Amino acid sequence: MALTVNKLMVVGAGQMGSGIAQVAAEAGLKVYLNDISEEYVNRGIANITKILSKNVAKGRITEAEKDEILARITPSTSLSDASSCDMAVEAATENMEIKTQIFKNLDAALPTDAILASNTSSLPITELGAVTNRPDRVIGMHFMNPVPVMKLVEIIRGLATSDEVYDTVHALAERMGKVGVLVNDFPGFVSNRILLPMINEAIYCVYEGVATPEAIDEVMKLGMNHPMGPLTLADFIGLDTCLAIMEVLHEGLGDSKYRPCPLLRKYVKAGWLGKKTGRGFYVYE
Ligand SMILES: CC(=O)CC(=O)SCCNC(=O)CCNC(=O)[C@H](O)C(C)(C)COP(=O)(O)OP(=O)(O)OC[C@H]1O[C@@H](n2cnc3c(N)ncnc32)[C@H](O)[C@@H]1OP(=O)(O)O
Ligand SMILES: NC(=O)C1=CN([C@@H]2O[C@H](COP(=O)(O)OP(=O)(O)OC[C@H]3O[C@@H](n4cnc5c(N)ncnc54)[C@H](OP(=O)(O)O)[C@@H]3O)[C@@H](O)[C@H]2O)C=CC1
Repeated sequence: MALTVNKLMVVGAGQMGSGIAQVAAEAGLKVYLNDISEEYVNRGIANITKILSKNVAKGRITEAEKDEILARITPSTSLSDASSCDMAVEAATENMEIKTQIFKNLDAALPTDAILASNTSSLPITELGAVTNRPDRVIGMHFMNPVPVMKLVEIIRGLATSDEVYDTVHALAERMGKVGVLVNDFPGFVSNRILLPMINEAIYCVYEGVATPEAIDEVMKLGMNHPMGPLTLADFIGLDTCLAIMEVLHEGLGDSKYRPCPLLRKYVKAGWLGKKTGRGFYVYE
């Protein structure tokens, strides 16, 4: 049976965390948006405000509704704020050490029956569950970018995830206007097991001089009707996140077909992380 979630903590106020906080607040939940520093939380809230203001300008919501949504979001820089929450969704950097530490801290802070979800793109939910004292209440809730626009939430059951937790997260996704799709806990799940090798192959095409980034993107947009070419999409996701996902696929599935392209590694080492740093395969103003 599904439980009702009223108060949610979102950990990580980057592009995904701020999107998740927005759709949760739009669905009527009270939300703590948490990050390491106040500056990052404020940046996340500024992004949400910008998108809501656009929705006001488009006549989709009123100024008063915008204010009500924003009033449901409370900034947080302390995980102890989770003590009053029914659930937390972790959306911090795609790194197992960082996520493991957050899961341990959230496990200590949340009420014992609260649900602990991760928005990870690829990392093992079962392993995250195992560092807590509540593996039955740990689950993957994988939103797509940009969160307010994309319909899918991939729901990943760990080995120990209970039916009650799955039902609750599925119902919560629906309440947020999304469609939940159940998948099992394998590296990259379904979405990124299929998407990221395509992006990596597009990067190999640049690396091997098959064509320019612009030409590769045009081929996939005009030839396959993709809304964004794979290199524009890689820049949009973040090249650090793309590399982290390829590493998980490579190590987790043990097949050389998942080896990350050396050019992807080089860009990440250079700090060219895509749109978020102003430079990736393209330059952003
Ligand atoms: C890595 C992972 O783990 C998993 C992932 O998420 S992989 C990434 C999955 N996402 C994708 O594949 C996205 C592919 N791209 C697209 O679907 C589209 O290009 C797009 C939706 C991002 C933009 O659409 P577009 O038609 O090219 O541009 P545009 O007309 O400006 O935007 C369409 C709508 O999206 C909204 N939008 C665009 N970017 C947005 C953002 N970052 N945040 C919120 N809303 C956004 C716009 O405001 C616009 O809304 P309205 O229709 O209500 O006016
Ligand atoms: N980008 C995408 O398209 C998608 C990403 N995801 C997943 O969502 C997660 C977040 O990705 P995304 O939002 O793109 O990344 P961003 O880099 O935009 O945001 C990550 C945020 O987490 C913060 N953070 C790092 N460590 C901690 C911590 N210990 N406590 C609290 N916050 C922390 C970062 O702060 P700082 O800047 O200081 O490091 C940053 O603000 C990743 O797991 C990613 O794989 C899932 C779907 C799509």
